Order: sequence, then structure tokens, then C-alpha cells
Amino acid sequence: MRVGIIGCGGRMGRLLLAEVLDDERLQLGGGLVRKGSNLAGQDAGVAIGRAPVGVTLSVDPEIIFAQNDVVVDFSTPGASLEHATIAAARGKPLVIGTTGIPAHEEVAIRQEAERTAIVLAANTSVGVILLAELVQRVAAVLDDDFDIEIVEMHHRRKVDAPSGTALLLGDAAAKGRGVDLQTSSVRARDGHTGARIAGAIGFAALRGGDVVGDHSVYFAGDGERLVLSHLASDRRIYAKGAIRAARWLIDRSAGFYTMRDVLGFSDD
Ligand SMILES: NC(=O)C1=CN([C@@H]2O[C@H](COP(=O)(O)OP(=O)(O)OC[C@H]3O[C@@H](n4cnc5c(N)ncnc54)[C@H](OP(=O)(O)O)[C@@H]3O)[C@@H](O)[C@H]2O)C=CC1
Ligand SMILES: O=C(O)C1=N[C@H](C(=O)O)C[C@H](O)C1
Repeated sequence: MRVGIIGCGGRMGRLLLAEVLDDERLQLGGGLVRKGSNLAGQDAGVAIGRAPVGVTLSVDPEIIFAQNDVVVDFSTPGASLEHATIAAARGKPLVIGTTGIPAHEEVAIRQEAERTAIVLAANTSVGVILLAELVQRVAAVLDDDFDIEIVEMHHRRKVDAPSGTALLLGDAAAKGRGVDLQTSSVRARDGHTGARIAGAIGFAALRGGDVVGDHSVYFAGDGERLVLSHLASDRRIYAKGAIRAARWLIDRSAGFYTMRDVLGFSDD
């Protein structure tokens, strides 16, 4: 199975290259970097501090999709939509791990998934997907007397907030409670905000240091708090999960999928 990686100059892209190169069942079929990147034209192995592997990093996404059976994209929102369009035109499966994708772009990605198989996953770690299942269950059991607040912390270089995972957990909480996240969420608080709105799902984003990714969902009641957390200490969990999604996706027909589908969770 030939795997192409998009965003090879990034924190995740580098780990994804290593993951593919270290898996004897996989073949690295190409890697994409941003136009103007000083990694363009460099050997993919050398780019991650290893011996040459004979695969040159390209700036042409068409080549990446032509040369691979499945492509994994951890880059930036606009770029991921562009890649979904190319994937759809070529009928190539695509795993997108990019977060901060605006709603209208997600709609467009879902449309492209009518022509090819696409996994869109704000978090590819098994632990986080399990956390989301737990959050949905707890939210279904506890009533509005328990206020839901989602707190996340990431490294100082993260550019989007709240994290895609925080929004995914918010969605799980909203589903469990039977409410709409868009109309229930409070994304920031500052100044004289007034008392907390009953039934709101609140978000808080912390940024600092090298934190890989911490997420906690608080169910805060009178006299007790239930806190469900996932703390990531090694970014490789995301790379491993993304490659698991790519393996799973290769045999799928066109459609829009999530990590729940990859892990075989059903809706019953
Ligand atoms: N789903 C998950 O489990 C996870 C998701 N993420 C998400 O993945 C994304 C990437 O994260 P991270 O690796 O930390 O970020 P980085 O900023 O380190 O990497 C992003 C990379 O994408 C490159 N890039 C931008 N545009 C293009 C393009 N058109 N073609 C090819 N490459 C491009 C950038 O190039 P350049 O360096 O030249 O600017 C950069 O190297 C983020 O949205 C993040 O939130 C992160 C971790 C886990
Ligand atoms: O940018 C990151 O680092 C991460 N981004 C994803 C997100 O926004 O949820 C996943 C993980 O938390 C790491």
C-alpha cells in the first residue's frame, strides 16, 4: 500500500513520514510540502534526519495523489479542502487530520466525499475517541444541574482555538444532552459576562510550552464535579491513529467517515 503524506514539514508530517517508513507493510509513495518550503526537492528520509529513502518531497499535490493508494493530510484548513477536491477528482482515499477547518469548508469536504472515501478526524488517538463516547454517555445521564465546561491546553505554536478535539468533545456532550452545540456553546468569557447561562457548554483554551494536547470535560454540579480527561504526552499517538485510519480507508467506498467509523463504534 503506497501512502502519501501532506504537510511533511510540520510536527505531524514528520512523524507521519517516520511512521510510514518504519512500517514494513507500507511504502512511502510521496510527500508534499508547501510551495516555497526549503524542504522542496529534498529526500523525505533526509528531511527527518535519517538516511535517504529515494522519495523526493514535492510541492505538486497532483503528483502525490497520482502516485499513492491513500493520502494523509495534516496541514492547514484551505489546503486540506484543496486536497479533498483533488482526491475526489482522482477517486483516491484521503485522511484529513487538520483542525480549525471553518464550517463552510467542512461542508465542501463532505461534498467531495460523495466521490471518494474521506476520513475527517480532529483527533486520531483512540483514547480521545473513547473519551468522546464517555462524555456523550455521561451528558445523557446528568441533567442541566451539571454545567458542562471543556478545558484544553496545547503547545505555544498551536494556531486554532478551541482545539478541534475540544469541539468534538463539545459535540459529543451536546448529542448526549440532546441539544445543538452551535446554539448552546459559549466559546469565550471576558468582562462582566453575567451569571452562567443554564445549559451552556463552555470552552476555555490554554496555550503554552510544549504541551502535546490535554482535554478535560467538567460536569460541575452542586457539591460535586465529575471530570473526564485525556492527556497526550507523545504526538506519535496521532500519527499511529492516522495510519490506522488510512489502512482502514483503503477498502472503503466513497463516503464521509470519522474515527468512530475507523474504530468500529456503532450508533446503538
Ligand atoms: N487529528 C489529529 O489527531 C491531530 C491534528 N493536528 C492538526 O494537524 C494540523 C497540523 O499540525 P502540526 O503538524 O502541529 O502543524 P505544523 O504547523 O507543524 O505543520 C503544518 C504543515 O503543513 C504545511 N503546509 C501548509 N500548507 C500546505 C500545503 N498547501 N501543502 C503542503 N503542506 C502545507 C506547513 O508548511 P510550512 O512549514 O512550510 O508552513 C507545515 O509544515 C493542525 O491543524 C493541527 O491542529 C495536530 C495533531 C493531531
Ligand atoms: O495542534 C495540535 O497539536 C493538536 N491539534 C488537534 C486539535 O486541535 O484537537 C489534536 C490534538 O489535540 C493536537
